[in-house]
Amino acid sequence: MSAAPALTSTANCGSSERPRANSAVDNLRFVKNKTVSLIGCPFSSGQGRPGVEAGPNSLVSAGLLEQLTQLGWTVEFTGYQQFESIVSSEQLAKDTPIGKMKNPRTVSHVTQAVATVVASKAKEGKIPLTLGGDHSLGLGTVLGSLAAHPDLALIWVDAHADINTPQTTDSGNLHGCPVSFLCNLEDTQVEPFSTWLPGPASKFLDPKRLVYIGLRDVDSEEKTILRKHGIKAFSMHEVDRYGIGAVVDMALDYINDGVKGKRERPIHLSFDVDALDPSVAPSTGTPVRGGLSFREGHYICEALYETGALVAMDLMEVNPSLMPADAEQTIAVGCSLVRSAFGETLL
Ligand SMILES: NC(=[NH2+])NCCC[C@H](N)C(=O)O
Ligand SMILES: [Mn+2]
Ligand SMILES: [Mn+2]
Repeated sequence: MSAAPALTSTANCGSSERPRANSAVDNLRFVKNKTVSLIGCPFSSGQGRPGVEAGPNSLVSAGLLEQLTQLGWTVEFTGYQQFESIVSSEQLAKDTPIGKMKNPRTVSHVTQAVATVVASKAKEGKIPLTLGGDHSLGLGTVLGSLAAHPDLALIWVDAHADINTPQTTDSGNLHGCPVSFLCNLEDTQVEPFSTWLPGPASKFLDPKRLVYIGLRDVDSEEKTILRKHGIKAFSMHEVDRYGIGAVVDMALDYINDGVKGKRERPIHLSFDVDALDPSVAPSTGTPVRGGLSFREGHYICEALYETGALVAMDLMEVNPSLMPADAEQTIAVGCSLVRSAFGETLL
């Protein structure tokens, strides 16, 4: 099937005809010299389905670096070797569960390494763009951002809340748990993570600085945690009710002390591609129907860019080996979400 010509600029990741970049790029308040540091994490040990480790390479091969360059960014990319060396197959075989947690030592090592890289790039005034890999990596990316921007807010766009604790997780997959560790919730001070995670009260994420968008598959104990900590969440129900424009406005007001129109706090965007409806992004490990439309997903990215306060982005859970006939579509959507967050506009 060949795509209609009118669709190619969004459907074809490698197209050279790009809409122009938003001039708001010059307003990015926390970023120096329009430099993005691309961090590719070919990592899959936070969940059970092989293939998600190929996500970063698929996005890079589809031309993501060139696309960011065309938007006026200086792109820094040093390759994947820094994380590959950490995960050897012998090591993985020895990484027996601790309690319910699967591959705990591997996830702990890799997230710690990711946190270090993200922190150093962010402190240099660059925007770290982390490509996953599974969403357990979000523990590392957000802690890294917090090291550089202590008053950071986190916008977690996902079908899932990923806030299980080592006690509440059913699957034992750590990609369902990063947010509980990030917020230093009950039962997360466990080995091996406790050997390196920041001590109480220092540089964990305040649950009041967290907003979810797109939720629709939240485990019952996760619902209890969200309620107990008063965490702000816009599920698909709220997206349906208010529309994505109002939801993003409310999310941005909320993280800016509830002040309407205030857009000052630095923002880390962690985007799980499964937030999108499976008809839009089918190649992912835990698809859930009833998700964000193509435009709703892109709108979030465009609106966050417009704040001038975006300091980091993650794009996670692209798994090209699932629904392989549709992998190209998922990869193309991943690239275009990133472009929207880095200033691509429709006009
Ligand atoms: N990053 C993801 N895709 N997470 C899916 C998590 C699913 C489920 N809540 C679990 O804890 O296992
Ligand atoms: Mn998810
Ligand atoms: Mn997720």
